[in-house]
Amino acid sequence: MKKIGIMGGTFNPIHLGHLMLAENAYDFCKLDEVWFIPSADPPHKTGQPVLAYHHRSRMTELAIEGIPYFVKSDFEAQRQERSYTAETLRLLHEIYPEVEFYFIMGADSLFQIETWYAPEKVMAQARLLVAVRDHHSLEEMQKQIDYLTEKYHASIELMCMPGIDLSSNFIRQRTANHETIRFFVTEQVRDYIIKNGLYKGDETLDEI
Ligand SMILES: Nc1ncnc2c1ncn2[C@@H]1O[C@H](COP(=O)(O)OP(=O)(O)OP(=O)(O)O)[C@@H](O)[C@H]1O
Ligand SMILES: O=C(O)c1ccc[n+]([C@@H]2O[C@H](COP(=O)([O-])O)[C@@H](O)[C@H]2O)c1
Repeated sequence: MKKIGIMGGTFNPIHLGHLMLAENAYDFCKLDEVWFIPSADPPHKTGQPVLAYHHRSRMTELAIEGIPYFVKSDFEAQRQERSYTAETLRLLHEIYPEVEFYFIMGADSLFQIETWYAPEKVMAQARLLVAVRDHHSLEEMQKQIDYLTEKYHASIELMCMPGIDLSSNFIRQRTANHETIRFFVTEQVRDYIIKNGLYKGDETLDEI
């Protein structure tokens, strides 16, 4: 059975934290591929203006260029409605019945997952691969994993990797303040942000 990792995110923009997380998951679970699926209409960013999808999608493509097992997918952009993960996974299973899916996430998502649409369906349809993030301790994370495993019969693995204190918000703030973002995003993504004048407050935004 093929093992595919799903790296979902708003990717506004994609940064090295996302790439290290995906690479770690690929190696940790011996995945065949990792599919990067930018959220077309991110469920939890309601009310926040998010950079237009085509920019986020293109930066994702640029960030993973040349890595044969990383694939960018516009799967969620092909639907009109909000990008709910339970629905994405249902459709993926329908199209790829022979594939085992692993949903990759940081600790913040692990603690929020019960606020997602149909979390029981998310956890029934994919194994979760989780990395440390922010202030969450390993003990706290293990407790949450045990709780979700028991409640939803979920399969959740805590990956061993260093915490990477990076966020898209940090990149956006630095760009707006004319501070360097070199080495926080790939050179191609940095060039794209500069050439397109992104994150200066006047670019096209998708009102979510
Ligand atoms: N530095 C990081 N370490 C571990 N996981 C991360 C990191 N950055 C993002 N992730 C995970 O990647 C997924 C997508 O994140 P997202 O695209 O929202 O990035 P973000 O940096 O959290 O964005 P923002 O700062 O705009 O909230 C989430 O599951 C998130 O937990
Ligand atoms: O399905 C949901 O209700 C849901 C709510 C919040 C986040 N998600 C998914 O989790 C992934 C990370 O989301 P975010 O908001 O941290 O960029 C991305 O694939 C989202 O579609 C999904």
